[in-house]
Amino acid sequence: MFILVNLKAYPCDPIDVATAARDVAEASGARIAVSPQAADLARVADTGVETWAQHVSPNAHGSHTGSTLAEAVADNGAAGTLINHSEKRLKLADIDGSVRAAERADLETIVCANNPAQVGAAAALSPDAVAVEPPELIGGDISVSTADPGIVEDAVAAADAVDPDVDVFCGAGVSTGDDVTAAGDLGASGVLLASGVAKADDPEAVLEDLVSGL
Ligand SMILES: O=C[C@H](O)COP(=O)(O)O
Repeated sequence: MFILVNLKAYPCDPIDVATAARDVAEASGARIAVSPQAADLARVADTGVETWAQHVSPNAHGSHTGSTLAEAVADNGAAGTLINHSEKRLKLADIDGSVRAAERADLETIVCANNPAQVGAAAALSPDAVAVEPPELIGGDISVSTADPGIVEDAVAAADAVDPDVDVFCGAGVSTGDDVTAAGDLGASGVLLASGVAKADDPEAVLEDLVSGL
């Protein structure tokens, strides 16, 4: 199971979380990555933790003010990128463009989706993975794997029907090792989480619990 911690725009110290994630990954052998704000990518990558961007733009080099170039993200230490999110919604054509931009920069890709139908559409664009996240459960205390296990199973089936090579992650409310185990039992290859770590008083303790069942 891959554990990807999205720091969103939370007021946590990205280096503290990155250092904790690096240490827990090294001690446990689990794959853990941190996705900070774009401006923090290089500093986070310098800790040695696997680092992901939260977004890349669909465009290449050129006259595109305000864009987040996939090439720049890669040059600043990112190994992969999230694309689309309930909090950063893109049009289908732009999701396609961002996946292609990430491929050009050798970035791994996870496209987020709100439901199994969107998972199927995203899988058709051949990212490395899709992540199903019910918007109403994001930032809450109840894990998607407990509150709505059927949506994870349906997302796995939807992706498999379109492209069996596309992995499925789940997210929303994930904060414990039991949540990670439950997600794996439902067919997920990883979890995408944010508030459980970014808002924790002791992120390292939460991360240790998250990998405890792996
Ligand atoms: O990108 C992460 C997801 O939106 C999940 O957020 P959450 O763990 O705070 O529910």
